[in-house]
Amino acid sequence: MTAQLKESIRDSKSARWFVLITVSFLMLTGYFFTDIMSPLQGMLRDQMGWSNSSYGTFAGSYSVLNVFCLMLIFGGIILDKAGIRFTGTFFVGVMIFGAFLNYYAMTDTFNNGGLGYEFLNSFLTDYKPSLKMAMIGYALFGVGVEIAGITVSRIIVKWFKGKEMALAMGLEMACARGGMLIAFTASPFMTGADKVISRPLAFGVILLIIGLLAFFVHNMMDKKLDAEVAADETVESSEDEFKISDVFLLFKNPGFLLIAFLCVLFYSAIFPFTKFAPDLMVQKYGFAEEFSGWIVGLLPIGTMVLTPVFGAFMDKKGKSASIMMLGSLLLIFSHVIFAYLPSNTAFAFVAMVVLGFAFSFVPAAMWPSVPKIIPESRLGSAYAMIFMIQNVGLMLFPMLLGYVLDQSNQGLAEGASLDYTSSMTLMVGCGIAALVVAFFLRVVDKKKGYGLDLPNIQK
Ligand SMILES: C[C@H](NC(=O)[C@@H](N)CCCCN)C(=O)O
Repeated sequence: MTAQLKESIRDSKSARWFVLITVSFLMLTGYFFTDIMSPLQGMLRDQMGWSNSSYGTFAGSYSVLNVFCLMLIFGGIILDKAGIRFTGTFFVGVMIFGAFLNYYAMTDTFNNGGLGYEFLNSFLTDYKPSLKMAMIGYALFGVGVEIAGITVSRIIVKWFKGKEMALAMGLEMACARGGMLIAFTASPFMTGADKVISRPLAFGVILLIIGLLAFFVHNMMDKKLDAEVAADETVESSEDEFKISDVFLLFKNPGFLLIAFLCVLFYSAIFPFTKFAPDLMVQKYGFAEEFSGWIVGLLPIGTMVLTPVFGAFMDKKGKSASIMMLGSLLLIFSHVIFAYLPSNTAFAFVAMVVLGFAFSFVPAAMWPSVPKIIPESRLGSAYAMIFMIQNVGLMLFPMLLGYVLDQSNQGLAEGASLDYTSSMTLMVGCGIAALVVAFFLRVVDKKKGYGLDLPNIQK
């Protein structure tokens, strides 16, 4: 049963916004590392001998453990059973360990025969040991950062439910996008004049450790809140006993299924795209490698401003279901420009800005809609299931994009630019499917009365 806490630390504005700062910073560090390699695709091709398919396989490895080992389901269950502090701390640790292996894969130490090199060189010899080691690291990192993300969503609900929840989620996402922005813009420069790929990764690992320290600060606040709740006998527990069968109940809920489908389709046209976007800027629009990250950086810059603004709008005015449709429409518009319009700099700017609007509308509307569909006691598992379904797309689409890119550019003359039309057509397809699902979500919302179009703030 949902508890209405009175006069607790979460009723102190400064306390709950301070908690938000700590967890948002953690997510910034996680998103920074997620995209740290994205602007380095060209360097990975030249220095490490990674093909576009290899690069896509690396990018997709982020989700391999999440999908095949059902890590996000376990993460959600652990979160519901063991609580926020344990789950967050443990999986941030996993994230740091994975990031370290990813860094190690790029070092001379490893590539000159360091620990694990011979073993990784002894099978599947078409794939470089650096690729295999980076994939192991990135897969572990993916488990850690995704479960940390689920935990953070749960933390925000715990502190902000019935208050400025969409605004808080919007601000947290804005910080996370700040991490993406730093990755796109700074990562190529961090490699230095001698273009050492491992340098930005080392910085990323250090930043993650600082993120863990920020999470420890959150833990102290969380402990205080739990102590207050335990001491307040008038407050009913918000933690109904978790049952594994609850996970199956989620699949009987049409609202949940539609949100999960929208999530996988929409995000498959965003995160996998950002992995290739800096190279698209170089190949299609002729930008210099260092500058390409700045164009792609327009995407997180736009979302950093717009996500909290739209979040605040939906807190007060609602309209989330309609806004998810609008966001999906803008997604299609943007990818059509990238896929089919001529390689004009102005088009690249416009498409990126439009994508920024799409990438602000849908997340700002979608994540705060989940608690309207699912009871709080099942939220950890619900976010976990949504993230897991989303991870299928995050795994397959980078692989597909890289594969299609290699296939559609076979026999390319030396020095000629890669043609991204076929790869981007995949992204347009995702956008169209997302729009159809968003439409059905709105229909089901009207029928079932979830209240997705109603304001989030309870008067
Ligand atoms: C909140 C939401 N997060 C996710 O969708 C994560 N499952 C994916 C994180 C990928 C990190 N680059 C979001 O960022 O909108």
